[in-house]
Amino acid sequence: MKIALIAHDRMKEEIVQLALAYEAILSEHELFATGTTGKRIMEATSLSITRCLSGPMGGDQQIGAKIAQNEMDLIIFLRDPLTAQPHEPDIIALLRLCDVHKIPFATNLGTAEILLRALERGELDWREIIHEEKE
Ligand SMILES: O=C(CO)COP(=O)(O)O
Repeated sequence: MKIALIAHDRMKEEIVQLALAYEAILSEHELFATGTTGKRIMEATSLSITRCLSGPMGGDQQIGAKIAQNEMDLIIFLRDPLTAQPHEPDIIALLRLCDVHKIPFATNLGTAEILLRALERGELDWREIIHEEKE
């Protein structure tokens, strides 16, 4: 599965802790992240991550493009609900594309943990069927 990990600045520590706690599960998948989030996670874990641009520089849009091309299966995006972001339109666009393409999307730690446990149990395997259908 292709998984994107994204966190706003005030949520970076949370996503690092999440990645550490679920490192064994995450290591079995292909990981992507926006620039700084990916850097922070790679510094704290032994996970290998393909880094896109930083969010404000277009990283959310790069992840969005992968969703549109059926190249992303799960998004964990720990958004900061209390700070305005200069690239808010990009963030909304990413959310919208997840809804268009029915991609599981977690915006907080509670949901992120549920999705990662579901992933471990194979409950997201239906994504493989979608891949086969679109080939
Ligand atoms: O801004 C972001 C998502 O909208 C995250 O970008 P960084 O991971 O580069 O901080």
